[in-house]
Amino acid sequence: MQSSKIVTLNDINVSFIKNKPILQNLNLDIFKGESLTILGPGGSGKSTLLKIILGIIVPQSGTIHVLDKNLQGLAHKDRSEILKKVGIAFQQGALFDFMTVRENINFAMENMTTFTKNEREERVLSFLSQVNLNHAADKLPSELSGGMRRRVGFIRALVTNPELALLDEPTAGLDPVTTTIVIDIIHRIGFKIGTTMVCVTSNIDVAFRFAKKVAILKDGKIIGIGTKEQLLNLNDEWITHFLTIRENKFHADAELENLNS
Ligand SMILES: Nc1ncnc2c1ncn2[C@@H]1O[C@H](COP(=O)(O)OP(=O)(O)OP(=O)(O)O)[C@@H](O)[C@H]1O
Repeated sequence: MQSSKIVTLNDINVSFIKNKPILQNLNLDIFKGESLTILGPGGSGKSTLLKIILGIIVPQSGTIHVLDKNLQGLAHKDRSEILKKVGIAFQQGALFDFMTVRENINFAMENMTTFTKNEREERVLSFLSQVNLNHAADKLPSELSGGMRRRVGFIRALVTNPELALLDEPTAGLDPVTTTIVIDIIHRIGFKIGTTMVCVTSNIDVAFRFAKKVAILKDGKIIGIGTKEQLLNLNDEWITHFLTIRENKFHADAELENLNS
């Protein structure tokens, strides 16, 4: 049985400059409860796609349904209500520098939920403990490492129990070990609260570690969607090259080493 859709993008076209399309005839369905990665090289339109789902960018044409509502037909107030059910973690955590960790997380709940003050306080501590950051509640973001700030950013995105979480390059700039830890933490919390999770990244390892289902974005078009095996089975030259590029590099490096030895 097909599960219900939480986001439907239909025939979306976006361009910032005439005759220079950023998203082209883009169609995408995101299903309730799934994890999906949107993978593409830098400049392929990943962040623009997230901003379309959030209504931050209005496309020249096409329709956007989020949580069963046509975003374009909604009054500002009704759109805000929908977006309260969406958790967002942008690159670098995007925390308010002048607020402590506790205040940053509480701020999201104050604005997006009806949790009582006591519930909010409890949630701040329980979510922070899930990412081993209880000790950081009263610190400012500037006192945290990059990985810690990122974890706080995820907590802030997920503490409101969103139906949909959008994560923009969640591990950019982190080392491989921290990357693995951060993705596992996101999964653990997201799975617990049953959130549909969408991650955009240009990193192939991150893409498939985050989700089995990956949509490949190239020049503003989704050119393939599925598991790694399904994507490779499309026999699309560009996709195959893109997904195996590091393996090719690995072989090239090995050959180079042989030549040098
Ligand atoms: N507000 C804007 N005005 C003009 N051009 C824009 C705007 N936003 C994005 N672009 C351009 O649209 C293209 C896609 O940008 P976008 O940020 O969506 O790509 P991306 O895949 O997220 O890139 P990256 O992985 O490097 O973050 C880029 O060429 C970018 O310069």
